[in-house]
Amino acid sequence: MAQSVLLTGAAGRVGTAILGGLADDYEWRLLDRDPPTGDQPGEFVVADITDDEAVREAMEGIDVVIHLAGDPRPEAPWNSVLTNNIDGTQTVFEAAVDAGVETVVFASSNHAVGNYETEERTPEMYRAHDDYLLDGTELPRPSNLYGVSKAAGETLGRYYHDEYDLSVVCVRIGNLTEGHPPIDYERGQAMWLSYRDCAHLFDRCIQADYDYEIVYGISDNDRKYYSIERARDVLDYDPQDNSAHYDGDERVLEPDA
Ligand SMILES: NC(=O)C1=CN([C@@H]2O[C@H](COP(=O)(O)OP(=O)(O)OC[C@H]3O[C@@H](n4cnc5c(N)ncnc54)[C@H](O)[C@@H]3O)[C@@H](O)[C@H]2O)C=CC1
Ligand SMILES: O=C1O[C@H](COP(=O)(O)O)[C@@H](O)[C@H](O)[C@H]1O
Repeated sequence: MAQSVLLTGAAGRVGTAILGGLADDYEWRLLDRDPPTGDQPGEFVVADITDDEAVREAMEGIDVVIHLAGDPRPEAPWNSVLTNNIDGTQTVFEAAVDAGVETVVFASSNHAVGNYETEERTPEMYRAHDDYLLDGTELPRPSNLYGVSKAAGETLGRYYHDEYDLSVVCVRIGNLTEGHPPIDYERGQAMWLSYRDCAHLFDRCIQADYDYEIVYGISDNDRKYYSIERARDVLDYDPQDNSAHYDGDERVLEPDA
């Protein structure tokens, strides 16, 4: 029988990319505070992740949680990230443990480590010839309060793994953009995550065995300053896309070129 997966923040961009690739592969329960706009591949729960009772109900019978819901804005104010990203994430982890969920996949962000991009290192570190690489073992260095909230989510995951043996992977997602890498934006090209690589990466997060992991969620970009080796080793992540294969919005090289 297919695994049952609860996807929070299902109505957003990352949720759309995941469901675009994996709609038929799992028993989905989708949760978002915004109601669905079209047909959905499973039951849709309209709820806020800070609503403890609703989250506990949504967790019943679930094997894996992909937790995306939250305020994704790098400029989000403290009151919003405190409520949606920190309190909401704690509610999700606590309910997952109490419901006997095996695995939680947490959507972290490049902004949890954004302040490694110092004036001295940039823009060179965004370029293919530069060998500066973050690999997920470094401490957080958030670039804004949103990044602080993502570092807090990673730490909540560490706690719920160590204390309750929950399998947890935190995916520091780069820049998810549909169809082609960001244009005229070197940083975004270095951390591009294509929609199909996004679906494949989260599929591997559902399937793989691990204890507690932090991985980077980007495509196999020539320019990368985030290592994807841990995601390859632990999750068997095998991305197909590379921002260097594009000229603006046009693909100029095939995936295996
Ligand atoms: N899109 C990207 O490139 C990146 C996204 N992320 C993270 O991935 C996750 C998803 O991001 P996107 O899909 O881009 O954002 P989005 O704004 O498109 O989707 C987020 C969804 O979560 C829902 N939501 C927000 N707060 C909620 C709450 N309190 N209760 C229930 N639902 C709530 C919203 O209604 C929305 O549908 C976020 O946690 C974000 O921080 C991290 C790095 C990069
Ligand atoms: O965490 C996130 O990161 C991406 C990329 O950051 P940016 O500063 O280069 O735009 C951002 O687009 C997304 O909204 C955010 O959730």
